[in-house]
Amino acid sequence: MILFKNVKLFDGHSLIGERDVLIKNNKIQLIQNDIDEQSIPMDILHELKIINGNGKLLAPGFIDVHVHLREPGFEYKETIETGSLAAAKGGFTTICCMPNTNPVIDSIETVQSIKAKAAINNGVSVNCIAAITVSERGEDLTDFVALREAGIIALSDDGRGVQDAKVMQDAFMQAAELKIPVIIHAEDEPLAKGGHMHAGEKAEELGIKGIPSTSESVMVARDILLAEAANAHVHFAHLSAKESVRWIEHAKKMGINVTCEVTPQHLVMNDQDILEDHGNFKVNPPIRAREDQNQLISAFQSGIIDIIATDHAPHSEEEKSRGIKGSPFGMVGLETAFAVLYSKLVLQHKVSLERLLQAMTSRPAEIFGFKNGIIEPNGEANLVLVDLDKRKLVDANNFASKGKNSPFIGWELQGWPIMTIVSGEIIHEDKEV
Ligand SMILES: NC(=O)N[C@@H](CC(=O)O)C(=O)O
Ligand SMILES: [Zn+2]
Repeated sequence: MILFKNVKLFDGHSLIGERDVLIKNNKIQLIQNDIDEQSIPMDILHELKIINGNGKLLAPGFIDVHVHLREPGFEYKETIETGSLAAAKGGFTTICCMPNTNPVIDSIETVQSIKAKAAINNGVSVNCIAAITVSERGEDLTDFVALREAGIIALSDDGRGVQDAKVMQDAFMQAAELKIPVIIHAEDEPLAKGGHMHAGEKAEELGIKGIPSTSESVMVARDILLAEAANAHVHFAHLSAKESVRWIEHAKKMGINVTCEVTPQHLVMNDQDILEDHGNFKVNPPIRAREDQNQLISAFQSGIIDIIATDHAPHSEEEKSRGIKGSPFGMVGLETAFAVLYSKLVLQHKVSLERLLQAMTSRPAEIFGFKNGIIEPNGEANLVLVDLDKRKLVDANNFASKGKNSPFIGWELQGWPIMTIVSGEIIHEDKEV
């Protein structure tokens, strides 16, 4: 039993002011202006843990629909266990793992084995996203019916784009019938081929081959049209280019069933922030130009971009030490997501705190059909407590993740998750407070 006193409460939709919140038997029991400890029956009072909020923020546990847990196959980069620890540290209580593992998550056996492993960890809910095509080869569709039975929440060939429009059309048609969202990693391979960073001034300066924005935007346009024709729900992963945003805005106005996500790194950086030729700055899609960044921020604030997803993509230090040309694409993000966005967007008055929190809680829940993402009486107690005043330098040595490949190392950030609760149990607590 936990009693939060005087927390600034965000209920999933809005900031509703200072409240007391009582957690009992996995559930949110009471939300009131003032809950008197004296009102709690004597026989259970000894089990009560009182947490003085002191104006700290209490929100629904964050939800991340784009996480690379690397298991099975790449356990040297991350495991389900270390990824779940990193999630809890970042305030996430629900995560979804991408299928670009080895073997690829394209069978019910792999889904079941991931779920079984996740169940013995810290309590963070791990959901599977299964591949659209067998082994993510872009050719034959996986067994959507069986995978849905096994409990997947979406389909995606993330890590690669599905190149063949006919394959994509067939996938949208089946997914629409089964009501499974399809997450698109929008990348035209011939257009992106051989590139390592955004095709712009910075790439020229460093003498590195660029990846043009069209490699993303043409696939966004194609898949809007294919999803419209099939009446499917298409969700675009990690948007990076201003042109993609324009097409999504248009599609939404037309009433097409489109949603999308953006990562912290694409919102707070542009290619001028790539300070050195280091693998930690390499990600796919790449960090683009300042105009792209500005467009992503305004589309995020207005809701054209629906949600935040971290695209947590751990790699080993050895792999990332080979410079921008020689390293694999990907950045870690679970442990820094909130602090990065709060410091660089909310405190700089570019995005409201409410909008940021909605995009990490109720909105992803709505889009992917999770029951959580809100705080309400009798609801499951999946929560995060955030200290909005806490300042800390990002130090990868302190990450729970095996991946230390963060572009934010050394940044001084404000607003850190300090306690994460799943079903009424504290699964992470910042001992420094
Ligand atoms: N984003 C990345 O740069 N890398 C991801 C793949 C992906 O999300 O597309 C990875 O698996 O490493
Ligand atoms: Zn991707």
